[in-house]
Amino acid sequence: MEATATLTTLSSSPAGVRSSPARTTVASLHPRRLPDPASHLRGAQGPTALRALSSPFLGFSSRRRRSGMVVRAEMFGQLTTGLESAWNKLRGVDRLTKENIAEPMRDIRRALLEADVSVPVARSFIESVTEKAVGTDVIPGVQPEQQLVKVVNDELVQLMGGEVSDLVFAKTGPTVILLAGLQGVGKTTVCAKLAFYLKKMGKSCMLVAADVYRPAAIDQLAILGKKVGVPVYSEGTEAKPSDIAKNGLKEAKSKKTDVVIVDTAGRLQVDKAMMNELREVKKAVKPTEVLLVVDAMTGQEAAALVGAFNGEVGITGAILTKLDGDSRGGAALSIKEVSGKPIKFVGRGERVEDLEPFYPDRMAQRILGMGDVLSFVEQAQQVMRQEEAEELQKKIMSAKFNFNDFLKQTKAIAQMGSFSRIIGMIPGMNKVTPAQIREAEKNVKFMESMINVMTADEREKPELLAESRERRRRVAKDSGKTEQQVSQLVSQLFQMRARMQKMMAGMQGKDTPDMENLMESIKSEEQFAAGTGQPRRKYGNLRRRDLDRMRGYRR
Ligand SMILES: Nc1nc2c(ncn2[C@@H]2O[C@H](COP(=O)(O)OP(=O)(O)OP(=O)(O)O)[C@@H](O)[C@H]2O)c(=O)[nH]1
Repeated sequence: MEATATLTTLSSSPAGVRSSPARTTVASLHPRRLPDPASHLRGAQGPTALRALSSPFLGFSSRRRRSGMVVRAEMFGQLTTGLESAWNKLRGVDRLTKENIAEPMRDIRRALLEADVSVPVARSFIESVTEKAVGTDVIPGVQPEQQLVKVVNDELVQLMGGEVSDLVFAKTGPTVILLAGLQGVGKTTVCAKLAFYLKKMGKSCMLVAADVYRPAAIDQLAILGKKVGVPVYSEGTEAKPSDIAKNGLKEAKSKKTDVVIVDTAGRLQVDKAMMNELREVKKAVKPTEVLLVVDAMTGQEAAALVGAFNGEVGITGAILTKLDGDSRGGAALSIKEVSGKPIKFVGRGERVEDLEPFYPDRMAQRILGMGDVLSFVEQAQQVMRQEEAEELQKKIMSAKFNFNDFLKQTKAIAQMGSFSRIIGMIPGMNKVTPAQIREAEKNVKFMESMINVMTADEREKPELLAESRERRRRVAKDSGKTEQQVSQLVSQLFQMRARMQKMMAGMQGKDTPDMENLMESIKSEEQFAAGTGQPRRKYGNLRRRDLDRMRGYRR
């Protein structure tokens, strides 16, 4: 058996009971095999889900043996191998620290440089991965090396531009795509590939042969045009490229063609004449897209070239060809970072159908070859968020809600507006508006400053503050707030506890809670705590009623 990971199964375990570890393969971590996160809210599998995810080290090497599960892009083979050695160095650590990731980071840096990524790009990549990895919260059930895989993946996606960069089409008249590039990079082939791609999208196309220096290029375009079934406009080798382009566009307009693709001359190197000619063609047809075709085999040079062309003529993006070759991937990784321009398409072969939009996320996954680990970490993050929310809800209900929870919750509000989700989980209380969430977010800093100066004991047991004026005074002094504001914060916490308990009692049929009033008072307390309004009542000290409740004299 290929068992490489141990995972405590939960599906058959009663909530809260850990079943005996069952050996399973990494395949078990496929999202479909993970507990449905929403089931926590329905109380099905409950908080055991995360424990279920607590697997020891997942043997990354196993993926190689499992056929069909991981598609490794050969082009990135070396880079992938270099990264693997980084993960392997983290075996057995409990969390990612600056110290323990130093060595793996060196491996990643080396792997990037070997893939022909430029030194500055590799350096800034390492810096941001280090920063994010060290600051990452430990997710129960997820191994530190898996978390690092996720961080590296996310940073790779960002490095390559984040989002897919779609072709832009003209609002009226034909869309003009001007293609430029050095000789032999695959520009003429790209003309046909693009036409084929656009035809599949239902757009009519015309190719314009403006490469007048190489007669064979015109013939090649004519043949390719015929192959993909699109007309090719040409005036031979005597006319000026800018005139050919202008006339071609006129013809396309008269035929109501959707897209005109202009093939321009390639040179052996960037020269003044080439740039001038491109500028002229650009001026003549005002293209919607100016795409520079670059060869992936040229690595970081391709990235520098995109930058240079952009500086000289202004381009909208790049098309990276020959990704099927044995290039090392440096171009794909560096173009956006070096030039600021996105890769819009990649060519993966000589056939007209071998062109596809560039998806940074898919490319990153190809590089890492770890789609399974990534979706596992994402699922675990999701489960953790759900569990935290559920845990917090329980605390509120059981009147154990303390300042630590309060702080955690207010921070969560700032991050994701989860207050609405918690409230939303309670029947009849799903009316939190985005404006209320924004208001709550504004309060975070204000409350945090007071909670931050409380002692660990005070945070755990808000009663200490409720009973001691001295403590409240100290918190006020240390946080730069008034004693009254501290009292109000303490009072607010107890009011919240009491209301939740009352509501729970109501839900159990002892009383009928007034949901509207509850929402109103929570809202006004939030405003009040932000120091934006007048206090509703005068508090020299906490109210008797709150103290009684806290001590259990009142319900
Ligand atoms: N393997 C592979 N070969 C490609 C790809 N794109 C183009 N080629 C090949 O690269 C060679 C050059 O392609 P062309 O389209 O003629 O290049 P060009 O940039 O138009 O060249 P010039 O007209 O000389 O400027 C041809 O043999 C193509 O078949 C690709 O994505 N993968």
